[in-house]
Amino acid sequence: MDTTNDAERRGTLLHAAYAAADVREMERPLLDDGVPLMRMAANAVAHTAAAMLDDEDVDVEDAVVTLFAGAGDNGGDGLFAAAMLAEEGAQVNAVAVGRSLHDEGFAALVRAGGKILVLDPSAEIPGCASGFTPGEAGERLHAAVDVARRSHLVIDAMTGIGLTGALRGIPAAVAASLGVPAADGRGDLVSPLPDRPALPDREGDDGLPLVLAVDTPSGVGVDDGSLTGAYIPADATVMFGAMKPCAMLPPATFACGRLTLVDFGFDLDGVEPAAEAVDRDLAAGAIRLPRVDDAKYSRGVVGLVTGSARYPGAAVLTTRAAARTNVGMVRYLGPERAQDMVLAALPEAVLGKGHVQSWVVGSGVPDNDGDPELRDIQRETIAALLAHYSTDDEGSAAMPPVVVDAGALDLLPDHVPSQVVLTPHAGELARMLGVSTAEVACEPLRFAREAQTATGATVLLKGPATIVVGDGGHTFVAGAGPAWLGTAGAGDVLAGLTGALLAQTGTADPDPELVAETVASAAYLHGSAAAIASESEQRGWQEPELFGMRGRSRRFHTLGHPIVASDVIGAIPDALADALS
Ligand SMILES: NC(=O)C1=CN([C@@H]2O[C@H](COP(=O)(O)OP(=O)(O)OC[C@H]3O[C@@H](n4cnc5c(N)ncnc54)[C@H](O)[C@@H]3O)[C@@H](O)[C@H]2O)[C@@H](O)CC1
Repeated sequence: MDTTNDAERRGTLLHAAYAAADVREMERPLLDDGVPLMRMAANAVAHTAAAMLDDEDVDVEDAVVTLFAGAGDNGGDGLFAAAMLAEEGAQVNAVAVGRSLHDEGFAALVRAGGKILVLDPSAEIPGCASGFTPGEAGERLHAAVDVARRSHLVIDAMTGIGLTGALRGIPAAVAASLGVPAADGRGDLVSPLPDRPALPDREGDDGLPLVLAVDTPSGVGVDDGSLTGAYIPADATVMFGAMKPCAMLPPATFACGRLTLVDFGFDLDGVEPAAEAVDRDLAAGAIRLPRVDDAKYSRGVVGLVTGSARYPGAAVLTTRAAARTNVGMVRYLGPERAQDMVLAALPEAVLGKGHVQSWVVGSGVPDNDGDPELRDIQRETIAALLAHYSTDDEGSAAMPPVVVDAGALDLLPDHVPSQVVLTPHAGELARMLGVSTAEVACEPLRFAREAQTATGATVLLKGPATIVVGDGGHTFVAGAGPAWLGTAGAGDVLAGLTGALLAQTGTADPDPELVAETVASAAYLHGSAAAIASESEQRGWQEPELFGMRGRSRRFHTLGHPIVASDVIGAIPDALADALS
């Protein structure tokens, strides 16, 4: 990414996430120059820990802190940070989960008066017991978890970007006891996340301790945001150098808690991010400003084949949402009852076929429900339209963008160009790929990418933070919406809004990257409209704070109130205005 000035650098740091391997590459020249990165990292962790204790009205000198330290540099960061807290008077218990500890960090903590408990019988840590029986190892594990639960703060420095696969061995056992067990140990729960309300403060006791994660929460999929193994959910994470994908991608982003990013001064120029978060600027770029000589046709026309006799409301929601999203006209095709309802709710709608710059199909249209013989007029219309998008069809590249939602997903030709946009939720994506909804919930990026690769379409996977994967795997996250947005019809609104933004790009055979950006912008504006409608400051994804910079506090104060999908439509113009302001 280009970062020619400070504002651009800041924008990139706050909205781009980089693969662990790229982070290591960016660290190298600084380490070669002797920049004390570990001390800088530890300093930020200690400061954040003190601030968290302060929030709980606990003075550092009265605090009991438990550190879980792995054998790698992540453990080193934690040991130095814990030493700083011990020097300030905190009572620090360090739990070594590996066979060794970072030498200098260990020495610093011992000097500062920290106590060390070893869990691995084969550990070789100077001055610490080892060679104990498996029975005693189990007792030590229980004791460590017990001490942690009774601490004011737990610092999780078991693994950072050096984690390979899911946690194994002692770190896995610690995470399973203290945090959340592996996916296969969670029974038939679909979500890998703890059952906590999306509230500003830690209200209510969910049995989890207050946790500060060092660089990444231990056990999260650093590069793909997955949560398949045991992990420790954090209330706050201090991340070093640059955001890793787990900070941005669901579900791992929700295991990070509040994010603080420490700018090490990496040279970000020319390094491709693994994922980008949509911000106002990107969203503003997807909104076509009216020209003095504009007329309804030049501003974009959206055609919708949505709603059905069974779900006529979806026709109303999609058409109204599209009409509110800065287009010149919406055309509606559907059964008579739905037509009547659309006209009653939106007299501006035009019924029947005609030229369009984008299509929206499938919202509120029944799927085949396991019956391939099902006959439905909407499905037949959609199937005939989608047949033109098959890459076997010579004209497919010149077809206008189409949003394929809900009941139309099973009508998709085998392979399509990237201006075909699929908008499944986790359950629909699971059905498309023949996996379970729980699997998609634990590894949404993996399955969104699989769907993109398999079909060629741009894939928008709906969720509290929405993932968009475009041609070539280009990945965006949009998380402007509060949890109040999970309400019937919200997906219909998103489909209409997305179709309308795509109509504004205006060209057949559009640049695949532009399609992905536009679609991600639609998800952002949808969330932003919901935030406005619900008057909530809670977000599906919130940018990190930069360590040492005075910024707007990440804490949200206004919880807001419930909304219905129609409220979101009402707020779309304000969301557009907000992006453009
Ligand atoms: N490179 C640097 O100089 C800097 C690195 N920093 C820290 O160093 C971390 C990376 O350090 P490392 O490369 O040593 O790696 P980590 O410390 O993240 O992880 C390595 C440790 O995790 C264990 N481990 C790996 N996979 C596991 C699994 N599946 N189950 C259980 N244990 C597992 C390994 O046995 C090893 O003990 C960063 O995340 C960051 O915290 C910071 O100090 C800043 C500077």
